[in-house]
Amino acid sequence: MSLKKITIQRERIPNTDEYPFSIPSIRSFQEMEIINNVTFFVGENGSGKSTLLEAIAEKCGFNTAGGGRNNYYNLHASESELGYYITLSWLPKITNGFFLRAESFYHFATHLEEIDDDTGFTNYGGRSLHHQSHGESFLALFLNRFKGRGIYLLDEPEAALSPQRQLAFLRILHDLASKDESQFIIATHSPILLGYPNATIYNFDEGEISEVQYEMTNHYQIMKGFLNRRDQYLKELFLEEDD
Ligand SMILES: Nc1ncnc2c1ncn2[C@@H]1O[C@H](COP(=O)(O)OP(=O)(O)OP(=O)(O)O)[C@@H](O)[C@H]1O
Repeated sequence: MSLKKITIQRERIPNTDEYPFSIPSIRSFQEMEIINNVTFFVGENGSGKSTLLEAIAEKCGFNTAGGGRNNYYNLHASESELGYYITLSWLPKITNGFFLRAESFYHFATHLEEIDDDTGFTNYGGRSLHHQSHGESFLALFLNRFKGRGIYLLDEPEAALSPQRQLAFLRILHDLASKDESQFIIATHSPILLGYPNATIYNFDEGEISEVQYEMTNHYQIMKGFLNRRDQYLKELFLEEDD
Protein backbone atom coordinates (compact mmCIF):
# COMPACT_ATOMS: atom_id res chain seq x y z
CA MET A 1 0.00 0.00 0.00
CA SER A 2 1.44 3.36 -1.02
CA LEU A 3 -0.96 6.21 -0.36
CA LYS A 4 -1.03 6.61 3.40
CA LYS A 5 -2.74 9.86 4.15
CA ILE A 6 -4.66 12.76 2.65
CA THR A 7 -4.29 16.08 4.47
CA ILE A 8 -5.83 19.45 3.85
CA GLN A 9 -3.75 22.59 4.22
CA ARG A 10 -6.29 24.68 6.03
CA GLU A 11 -4.05 27.73 6.23
CA ARG A 12 -4.35 28.07 2.45
CA ILE A 13 -8.14 28.24 2.41
CA PRO A 14 -9.21 31.80 1.55
CA ASN A 15 -12.99 31.70 1.91
CA THR A 16 -14.89 28.81 3.41
CA ASP A 17 -18.23 29.89 1.90
CA GLU A 18 -17.32 29.04 -1.67
CA TYR A 19 -17.20 25.71 -3.47
CA PRO A 20 -15.61 23.32 -2.57
CA PHE A 21 -15.68 24.52 1.04
CA SER A 22 -19.39 25.14 0.86
CA ILE A 23 -19.77 21.36 1.07
CA PRO A 24 -20.04 20.50 4.79
CA SER A 25 -17.91 17.33 4.62
CA ILE A 26 -15.12 19.19 2.81
CA ARG A 27 -15.35 22.26 5.05
CA SER A 28 -14.71 20.15 8.16
CA PHE A 29 -12.15 17.85 6.53
CA GLN A 30 -8.77 17.67 8.30
CA GLU A 31 -7.08 14.45 7.25
CA MET A 32 -7.86 10.94 6.13
CA GLU A 33 -5.75 7.88 6.94
CA ILE A 34 -5.70 5.28 4.20
CA ILE A 35 -5.38 2.03 6.10
CA ASN A 36 -6.51 -0.57 3.59
CA ASN A 37 -5.93 -1.43 -0.04
CA VAL A 38 -9.62 -0.86 -0.60
CA THR A 39 -11.27 2.33 0.65
CA PHE A 40 -14.84 3.36 -0.10
CA PHE A 41 -16.43 6.81 -0.09
CA VAL A 42 -20.13 6.64 0.65
CA GLY A 43 -22.76 9.29 1.26
CA GLU A 44 -25.79 11.07 -0.13
CA ASN A 45 -25.79 12.65 -3.58
CA GLY A 46 -23.93 15.92 -3.34
CA SER A 47 -22.09 15.06 -0.12
CA GLY A 48 -18.65 15.69 -1.67
CA LYS A 49 -17.30 12.26 -2.64
CA SER A 50 -16.47 13.12 -6.26
CA THR A 51 -15.01 16.45 -5.22
CA LEU A 52 -12.44 14.74 -2.98
CA LEU A 53 -11.80 11.88 -5.42
CA GLU A 54 -11.16 14.32 -8.27
CA ALA A 55 -8.73 16.28 -6.09
CA ILE A 56 -6.83 13.08 -5.30
CA ALA A 57 -6.77 12.22 -9.03
CA GLU A 58 -5.31 15.60 -9.84
CA LYS A 59 -2.59 15.19 -7.20
CA CYS A 60 -1.79 11.77 -8.71
CA GLY A 61 -1.24 13.50 -12.05
CA PHE A 62 -4.22 11.82 -13.72
CA ASN A 63 -6.52 13.57 -16.16
CA THR A 64 -9.39 14.86 -13.99
CA ALA A 65 -11.80 14.02 -16.81
CA GLY A 66 -10.79 10.34 -16.40
CA GLY A 67 -7.81 8.24 -17.43
CA GLY A 68 -4.21 7.73 -16.38
CA ARG A 69 -1.09 9.87 -16.51
CA ASN A 70 -0.69 9.67 -20.26
CA ASN A 71 -4.28 10.28 -21.20
CA TYR A 72 -4.49 13.89 -22.18
CA TYR A 73 -7.67 14.89 -23.91
CA ASN A 74 -9.98 17.81 -23.55
CA LEU A 75 -13.26 17.37 -21.81
CA HIS A 76 -14.14 20.27 -19.57
CA ALA A 77 -10.63 19.41 -18.37
CA SER A 78 -11.18 21.67 -15.41
CA GLU A 79 -8.70 21.72 -12.62
CA SER A 80 -9.92 20.29 -9.37
CA GLU A 81 -10.80 23.24 -7.17
CA LEU A 82 -9.81 21.25 -4.09
CA GLY A 83 -6.56 19.84 -5.47
CA TYR A 84 -4.53 22.91 -4.58
CA TYR A 85 -5.38 22.52 -0.90
CA ILE A 86 -4.65 18.86 -0.31
CA THR A 87 -1.45 16.91 0.22
CA LEU A 88 -0.96 13.21 -0.40
CA SER A 89 1.52 11.27 1.76
CA TRP A 90 3.05 8.27 0.00
CA LEU A 91 5.38 5.44 0.94
CA PRO A 92 6.57 4.69 -1.69
CA LYS A 93 5.29 7.18 -4.24
CA ILE A 94 3.65 5.54 -7.23
CA THR A 95 2.62 7.07 -10.50
CA ASN A 96 0.80 4.25 -12.25
CA GLY A 97 -2.97 4.08 -12.02
CA PHE A 98 -6.26 5.29 -13.37
CA PHE A 99 -9.13 7.62 -12.58
CA LEU A 100 -12.48 6.23 -13.73
CA ARG A 101 -15.37 8.63 -14.08
CA ALA A 102 -18.47 6.77 -15.15
CA GLU A 103 -19.99 9.98 -16.51
CA SER A 104 -17.18 10.73 -18.97
CA PHE A 105 -16.21 7.19 -19.91
CA TYR A 106 -17.64 7.59 -23.43
CA HIS A 107 -15.21 10.42 -24.11
CA PHE A 108 -12.34 8.37 -22.72
CA ALA A 109 -13.28 5.57 -25.13
CA THR A 110 -13.25 8.06 -28.00
CA HIS A 111 -9.83 9.27 -26.92
CA LEU A 112 -8.59 5.66 -27.08
CA GLU A 113 -9.94 5.31 -30.62
CA GLU A 114 -7.51 8.05 -31.54
CA ILE A 115 -4.42 6.83 -29.72
CA ASP A 116 -4.82 3.06 -29.36
CA ASP A 117 -6.25 1.94 -32.69
CA ASP A 118 -2.83 0.87 -34.00
CA THR A 119 -1.99 -1.18 -30.93
CA GLY A 120 -5.23 -3.14 -31.13
CA PHE A 121 -6.61 -1.96 -27.80
CA THR A 122 -4.39 -4.44 -26.01
CA ASN A 123 -4.99 -2.77 -22.68
CA TYR A 124 -8.72 -3.01 -23.17
CA GLY A 125 -9.35 -6.63 -24.11
CA GLY A 126 -8.49 -6.32 -27.81
CA ARG A 127 -11.65 -4.49 -28.84
CA SER A 128 -12.55 -0.83 -29.09
CA LEU A 129 -14.49 0.20 -26.00
CA HIS A 130 -17.09 1.66 -28.34
CA HIS A 131 -17.73 -1.82 -29.72
CA GLN A 132 -18.55 -3.21 -26.30
CA SER A 133 -21.56 -2.57 -24.12
CA HIS A 134 -21.15 -0.03 -21.34
CA GLY A 135 -20.79 -2.77 -18.72
CA GLU A 136 -18.53 -4.94 -20.89
CA SER A 137 -16.23 -2.01 -21.55
CA PHE A 138 -15.96 -1.27 -17.82
CA LEU A 139 -15.03 -4.86 -17.08
CA ALA A 140 -12.56 -4.91 -20.01
CA LEU A 141 -10.90 -1.88 -18.48
CA PHE A 142 -10.73 -3.44 -15.02
CA LEU A 143 -9.46 -6.77 -16.33
CA ASN A 144 -6.85 -5.50 -18.77
CA ARG A 145 -5.79 -1.98 -17.90
CA PHE A 146 -5.60 -2.40 -14.13
CA LYS A 147 -2.44 -4.32 -13.38
CA GLY A 148 0.77 -4.09 -11.42
CA ARG A 149 1.44 -1.61 -8.72
CA GLY A 150 -0.98 1.26 -9.09
CA ILE A 151 -3.58 3.47 -7.52
CA TYR A 152 -7.07 3.22 -8.95
CA LEU A 153 -9.63 5.91 -8.24
CA LEU A 154 -13.11 4.89 -9.30
CA ASP A 155 -16.18 7.11 -9.26
CA GLU A 156 -19.31 4.95 -9.20
CA PRO A 157 -17.92 1.98 -11.17
CA GLU A 158 -21.24 0.19 -10.61
CA ALA A 159 -22.98 2.66 -12.93
CA ALA A 160 -22.85 0.27 -15.89
CA LEU A 161 -22.74 -3.05 -14.06
CA SER A 162 -25.55 -5.51 -13.46
CA PRO A 163 -25.62 -7.11 -9.99
CA GLN A 164 -23.93 -10.19 -11.49
CA ARG A 165 -21.19 -8.04 -13.02
CA GLN A 166 -20.77 -6.17 -9.75
CA LEU A 167 -19.93 -9.54 -8.20
CA ALA A 168 -17.48 -10.15 -11.06
CA PHE A 169 -15.98 -6.76 -10.28
CA LEU A 170 -15.55 -7.77 -6.62
CA ARG A 171 -13.58 -10.79 -7.78
CA ILE A 172 -11.29 -8.60 -9.91
CA LEU A 173 -10.92 -6.22 -6.99
CA HIS A 174 -9.98 -9.11 -4.74
CA ASP A 175 -7.40 -10.45 -7.19
CA LEU A 176 -5.76 -7.04 -7.59
CA ALA A 177 -5.98 -5.71 -4.04
CA SER A 178 -4.91 -8.89 -2.26
CA LYS A 179 -1.52 -8.85 -4.01
CA ASP A 180 -0.76 -5.68 -2.07
CA GLU A 181 0.30 -3.91 -5.23
CA SER A 182 -2.92 -2.20 -6.13
CA GLN A 183 -4.74 0.35 -4.09
CA PHE A 184 -8.33 1.39 -4.70
CA ILE A 185 -10.40 4.35 -3.59
CA ILE A 186 -13.97 3.94 -4.78
CA ALA A 187 -16.93 6.30 -4.49
CA THR A 188 -20.03 4.15 -4.68
CA HIS A 189 -23.73 3.83 -3.97
CA SER A 190 -23.68 0.05 -4.42
CA PRO A 191 -24.47 -2.09 -1.36
CA ILE A 192 -22.83 -4.98 -3.23
CA LEU A 193 -19.50 -3.21 -3.75
CA LEU A 194 -19.53 -1.83 -0.21
CA GLY A 195 -19.71 -5.44 1.01
CA TYR A 196 -16.08 -6.08 -0.01
CA PRO A 197 -14.50 -7.64 3.10
CA ASN A 198 -12.19 -5.67 5.38
CA ALA A 199 -12.44 -2.43 3.43
CA THR A 200 -12.47 0.97 5.10
CA ILE A 201 -15.67 2.90 4.44
CA TYR A 202 -15.71 6.68 4.86
CA ASN A 203 -19.12 8.29 5.18
CA PHE A 204 -19.52 11.86 3.88
CA ASP A 205 -22.90 12.54 5.51
CA GLU A 206 -23.69 14.58 8.58
CA GLY A 207 -21.25 17.34 7.79
CA GLU A 208 -18.06 15.36 8.25
CA ILE A 209 -16.07 12.47 6.86
CA SER A 210 -16.01 9.60 9.31
CA GLU A 211 -15.42 5.86 9.24
CA VAL A 212 -18.54 3.71 9.25
CA GLN A 213 -19.22 -0.01 9.42
CA TYR A 214 -20.84 -1.62 6.39
CA GLU A 215 -24.04 -2.54 8.19
CA MET A 216 -24.42 1.01 9.49
CA THR A 217 -24.42 2.68 6.06
CA ASN A 218 -27.74 4.04 4.79
CA HIS A 219 -27.16 2.15 1.58
CA TYR A 220 -27.04 -1.21 3.35
CA GLN A 221 -29.95 -0.45 5.64
CA ILE A 222 -32.25 0.92 2.95
CA MET A 223 -31.49 -1.90 0.53
CA LYS A 224 -31.90 -4.56 3.21
CA GLY A 225 -35.13 -3.00 4.47
CA PHE A 226 -36.51 -2.69 0.97
CA LEU A 227 -35.74 -6.26 -0.02
CA ASN A 228 -36.98 -7.73 3.24
CA ARG A 229 -40.15 -5.66 3.52
CA ARG A 230 -40.87 -4.32 0.07
CA ASP A 231 -44.63 -4.08 0.49
CA GLN A 232 -44.33 -2.17 3.75
CA TYR A 233 -41.67 0.15 2.32
CA LEU A 234 -43.73 1.01 -0.73
CA LYS A 235 -46.88 1.52 1.33
CA GLU A 236 -45.11 4.02 3.59
CA LEU A 237 -43.41 5.70 0.64
CA PHE A 238 -46.60 6.26 -1.31
CA LEU A 239 -48.51 7.29 1.79
CA GLU A 240 -46.00 10.06 2.40
CA GLU A 241 -46.30 11.21 -1.20
CA ASP A 242 -50.09 11.38 -0.94
CA ASP A 243 -49.99 13.54 2.20
N1 LIG B 1 -17.54 22.88 -10.07
C1 LIG B 1 -18.47 23.05 -9.14
N2 LIG B 1 -18.86 24.30 -8.78
C2 LIG B 1 -19.77 24.48 -7.81
N3 LIG B 1 -20.39 23.48 -7.13
C3 LIG B 1 -20.06 22.23 -7.48
C4 LIG B 1 -19.09 21.95 -8.49
N4 LIG B 1 -18.97 20.60 -8.60
C5 LIG B 1 -19.82 20.07 -7.69
N5 LIG B 1 -20.48 21.05 -7.02
C6 LIG B 1 -21.44 20.86 -5.93
O1 LIG B 1 -20.76 20.29 -4.83
C7 LIG B 1 -21.59 19.34 -4.15
C8 LIG B 1 -20.85 18.02 -4.06
O2 LIG B 1 -20.71 17.46 -5.35
P1 LIG B 1 -20.00 16.06 -5.58
O3 LIG B 1 -20.05 15.79 -7.05
O4 LIG B 1 -18.68 16.05 -4.92
O5 LIG B 1 -21.02 15.08 -4.79
P2 LIG B 1 -21.04 13.49 -4.71
O6 LIG B 1 -21.04 13.13 -3.25
O7 LIG B 1 -19.99 12.89 -5.55
O8 LIG B 1 -22.50 13.21 -5.30
P3 LIG B 1 -23.08 11.99 -6.20
O9 LIG B 1 -23.26 10.83 -5.27
O10 LIG B 1 -24.38 12.52 -6.68
O11 LIG B 1 -22.11 11.72 -7.32
C9 LIG B 1 -22.89 19.27 -4.95
O12 LIG B 1 -23.86 20.03 -4.29
C10 LIG B 1 -22.54 19.87 -6.28
O13 LIG B 1 -23.63 20.51 -6.87
